[in-house]
Amino acid sequence: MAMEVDTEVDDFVTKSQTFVSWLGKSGVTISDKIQLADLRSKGAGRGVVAQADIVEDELLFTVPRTSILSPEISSLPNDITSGLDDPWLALILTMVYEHQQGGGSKWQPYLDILPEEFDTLMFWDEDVLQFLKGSAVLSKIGKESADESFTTHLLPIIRANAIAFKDIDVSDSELLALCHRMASTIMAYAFDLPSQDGPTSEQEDGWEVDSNASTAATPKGMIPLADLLNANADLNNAKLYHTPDAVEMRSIKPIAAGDEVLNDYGALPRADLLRRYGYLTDEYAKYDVVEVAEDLIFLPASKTLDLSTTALQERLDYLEEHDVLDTAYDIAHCDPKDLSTSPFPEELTTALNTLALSAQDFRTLKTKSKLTRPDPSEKTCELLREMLERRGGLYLHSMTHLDKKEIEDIKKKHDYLNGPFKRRLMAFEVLCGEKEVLAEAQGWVLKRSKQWLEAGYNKRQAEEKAEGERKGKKGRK
Ligand SMILES: C[S@@+](CC[C@H](N)C(=O)[O-])C[C@H]1O[C@@H](n2cnc3c(N)ncnc32)[C@H](O)[C@@H]1O
Repeated sequence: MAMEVDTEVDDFVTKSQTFVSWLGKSGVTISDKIQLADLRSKGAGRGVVAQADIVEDELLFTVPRTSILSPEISSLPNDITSGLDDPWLALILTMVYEHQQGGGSKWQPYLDILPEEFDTLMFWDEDVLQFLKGSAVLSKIGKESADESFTTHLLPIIRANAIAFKDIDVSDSELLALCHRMASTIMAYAFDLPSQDGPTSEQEDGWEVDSNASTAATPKGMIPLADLLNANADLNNAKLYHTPDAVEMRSIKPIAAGDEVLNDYGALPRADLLRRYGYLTDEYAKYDVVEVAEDLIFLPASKTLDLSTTALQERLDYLEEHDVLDTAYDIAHCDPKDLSTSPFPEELTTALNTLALSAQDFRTLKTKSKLTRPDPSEKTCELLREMLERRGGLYLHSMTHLDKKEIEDIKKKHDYLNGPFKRRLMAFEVLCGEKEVLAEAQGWVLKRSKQWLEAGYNKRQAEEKAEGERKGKKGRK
């Protein structure tokens, strides 16, 4: 596998070439139909590109298990990591250790191509983060808790094992910064590793890592080359499979020569993509959501409905018993003209429908131990409308949003990929996406409310007609 070089040789290219020859020496076998590519011109760093047409289920490369950078394979003595039962912390410590070994680390050419700087939210200054005001992602960055966790669990181990960590001669804050760098690398690059117990009987040939099965306790490792695949929403065309001794990257659909080989990072809203990976593409816009916290929902709804605190609590307890309550709910994209696809999760509409019931109807529901249907009632539509209004008010710039063309023009004008406004523009896109979700949900509620009004009108008309006919019959007698 040669590195595709179409620019003058620079440090980036030299490191890529050294990495590719290291892969060969490390037992990584690579199809000659793919190549590591320099994708800096499109703001995507390194990536893997097809050099020839690839059919479905073709083996693209194999990485032996011994080349995976993990606490298990690293030469970091086991007794140093044994006290850490969190796989993330164990891998961060292992990465710091291997980084400290310099040329003595068997992964040095690999470590050399990993990023030192990130566009992930963890590294944004407070004043730039403010451009995301209103998005729930701001509460998920977790810088303080990471600082505390590294300071409590990792720094003492590194200090206590000075020889193993090559007498690391830096201040605590520099060491903390190194831990953050490794943590962010892991967040964007690491894979879940299957347990060494092997695949279950019906999965003999190798098993795929099910990202949905990932938990905080799942062992993690850095898989050279596999982690150089970029991703673009559902355009993924390759997938990683584990066998007892190696991992294999295989195509999952035909890939034409010249196309990028893409992995799957998940159906992430752009706010989360920015938080974990530090980049955006339009293809992820369809996954954007607006998260609404419970405190914007139930208490304000009870006020609109004139429910007493006791009545509200009784209904929330009932909903809790039936597993309907959550601390926050995601509103998703919808077609405001099509009422068959609701932007609201069923749990939310069920909960609001329950709050909106009369005391008598709630008692009946409770006696039957049932839940209401998730289709929002007329009253619930009003509650949803008010909730959306409150949620929209949390954003930086009220509810207005720009259309796609205006965003494209701003991106062009400000050199989106390299300019100083890159992060602000990304924040801007995230907020525009979330506001679009809100605007669609508002349109949907409006249409549903109109439908209720029409249904009420038609019902009244029918009742009046029936009444008229009844009176007419009486008069004729
Ligand atoms: C697993 S790494 C992929 C390899 C990476 N491009 C590199 O040069 O090291 C994930 C990172 O690649 C970048 N990336 C992945 N997919 C991308 C895309 N479609 N567009 C731009 N950047 C992308 C992001 O910086 C992300 O954090």
